[in-house]
Amino acid sequence: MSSENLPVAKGFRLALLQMLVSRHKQENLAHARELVSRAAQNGAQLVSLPECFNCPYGTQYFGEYAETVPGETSTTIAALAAEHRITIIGGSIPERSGDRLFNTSLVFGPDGKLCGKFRKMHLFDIDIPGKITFKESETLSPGEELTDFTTPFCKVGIAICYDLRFPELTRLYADRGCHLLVCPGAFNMTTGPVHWELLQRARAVDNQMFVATVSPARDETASYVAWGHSTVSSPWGDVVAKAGHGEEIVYADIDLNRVEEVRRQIPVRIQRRCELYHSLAAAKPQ
Ligand SMILES: NC(=O)CCC(=O)C(=O)O
Repeated sequence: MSSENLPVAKGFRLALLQMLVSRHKQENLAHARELVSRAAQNGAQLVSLPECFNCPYGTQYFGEYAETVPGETSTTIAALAAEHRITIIGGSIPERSGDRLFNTSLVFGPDGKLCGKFRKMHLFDIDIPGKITFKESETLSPGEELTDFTTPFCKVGIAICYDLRFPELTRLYADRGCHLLVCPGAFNMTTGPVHWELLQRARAVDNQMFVATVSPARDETASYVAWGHSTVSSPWGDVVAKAGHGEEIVYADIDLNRVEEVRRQIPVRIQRRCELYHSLAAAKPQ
């Protein structure tokens, strides 16, 4: 059965738009419009675009493509959310605020109003000699705030790409009552094959929540080649939907009963020994 014809289970339908991003902002916005409309027609109630969906991913592009909020991209996404009466997580865009740039995800509810704004908290600065060197902090500033929002289905937390490597962030969202983490992200051809799925399944099983990652489609001609493979992992830690590396919409019918079921069966959340961890952390090593 094609993933577009899945029956809708109890819960809601999530769509991850693994979109091919070009160098032309107008083309990207038009393409985002097409994909969102297709996902909405196929019954998606929560839709997410990938990291940097209006510009290629690369520090050389962020300044040129950056926009204020509200701006052209946010207005486009807000109108789409209202037109289809769905919630849209606008992947991320380079955001200009005063003299600083951020990697920012904007969320719009079915009324077209902004209901969340998350600025990437952990900037992607890595150096793997002969493979990949990337320094987001050359152009971007880090965000300082958590962003969760409430839908008629569940509370949803947002992280962006490299943020997934920091278990503390997802734990904070789980402790605030989120049952789903959505993480627009563009891993690469070096880290993607081993770390992309492993990290999201780890965050899902650690916190017994759904985790969804949304990548741009792979473009071998781009200066930064994205891994693709947008994925949904369940609170049990298994993969319930996964894309290849080309352009694709991934659909998942999220059954929220699964969160409570897994938490009841393996009650680690109430078995944590936080006081002990704090006193052990504070104690001097012998
Ligand atoms: N856009 C990013 O933050 C990329 C993160 C990444 O590839 C990783 O390995 O981490």
